[in-house]
Amino acid sequence: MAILEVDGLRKEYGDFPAVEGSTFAIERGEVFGVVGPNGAGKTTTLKMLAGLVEPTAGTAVVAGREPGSPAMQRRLGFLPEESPLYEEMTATDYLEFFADLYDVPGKVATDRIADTLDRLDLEHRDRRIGNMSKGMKRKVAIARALVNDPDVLIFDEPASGLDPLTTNYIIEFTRELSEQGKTIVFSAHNLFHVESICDRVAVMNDGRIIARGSVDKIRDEHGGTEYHVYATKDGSDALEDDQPLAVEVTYEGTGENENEQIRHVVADMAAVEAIREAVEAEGGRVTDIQTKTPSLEDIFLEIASGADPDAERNRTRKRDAEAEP
Ligand SMILES: Nc1ncnc2c1ncn2[C@@H]1O[C@H](COP(=O)(O)OP(=O)(O)OP(=O)(O)O)[C@@H](O)[C@H]1O
Repeated sequence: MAILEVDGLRKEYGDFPAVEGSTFAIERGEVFGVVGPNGAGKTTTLKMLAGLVEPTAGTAVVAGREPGSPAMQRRLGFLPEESPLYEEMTATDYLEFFADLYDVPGKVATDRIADTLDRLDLEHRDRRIGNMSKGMKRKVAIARALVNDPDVLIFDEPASGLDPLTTNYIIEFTRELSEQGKTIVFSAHNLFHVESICDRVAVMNDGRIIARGSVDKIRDEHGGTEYHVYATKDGSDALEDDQPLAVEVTYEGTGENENEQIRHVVADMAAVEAIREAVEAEGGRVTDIQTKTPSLEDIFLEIASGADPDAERNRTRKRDAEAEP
């Protein structure tokens, strides 16, 4: 059953629509990524889920409760994009202060905070927060989001602006939280991280969700895996109705050693085989076959730029359909 349900969620600032009617559901234990360029509406969406921004229209239900209600707040951990911390306090004092606000009993709070900071590998816990590095401060902010042991975590850009080592640490830590059964919604610019830990993603652009689902599903819908077949002859005539996505002449080597190669870009292994047979029937040979799987980043750039990456493939599929009796 979904632990988080969003239906037609919309936010207007004046007459500017920052989020234009988002609908999605997140299952318990899922890691759900919200990705998109600057200004896409990610933070506004997450803040509506956390009850910090009132929607103009639509509904959100988190852990069976309305965002912002005290019962929901007890089950939620929110990490804002920029988290002002109390600079004069030490990390431990600061986290104990927040645990107290959530009525976490003293001994439970002390053990939980120590355990979280151990797992986050935070050193110098008694250093004044104002004197901590950016990465250390981010770890303290993450520990604050966990102080009430919530089931649902909403992390806005958890690793933004951190060095690669700290970023990896935080991404791994997020994965561990998910393995412990927490439901995690997080936004990110770095699509590699999203791809590496998310079960599903919503891709946002200009306030709208423009793609949604598992990274594999989005990949299938927006291009899928391509096979690049390099051969000494053009075998594309063999495909007839199932045309290749592209046929190009390429060259390898230089001068007298330069070889002309025909690169056939096709969508499935059956087409690879058909090309191979056609090339060999012409007395040529296949010299290389490469598999190209687009990354979430490639797909995102195509969707967000408004290009229609499906155009070629749709044409091929349409031809297939027309060819059927
Ligand atoms: N309080 C506000 N008043 C007016 N406009 C706002 C407000 N908050 C956000 N916006 C606008 O709404 C749009 C979406 O902003 P939002 O912060 O949700 O985007 P984002 O995807 O999180 O961007 P970023 O990746 O840069 O953090 C932007 O055009 C932003 O300027």
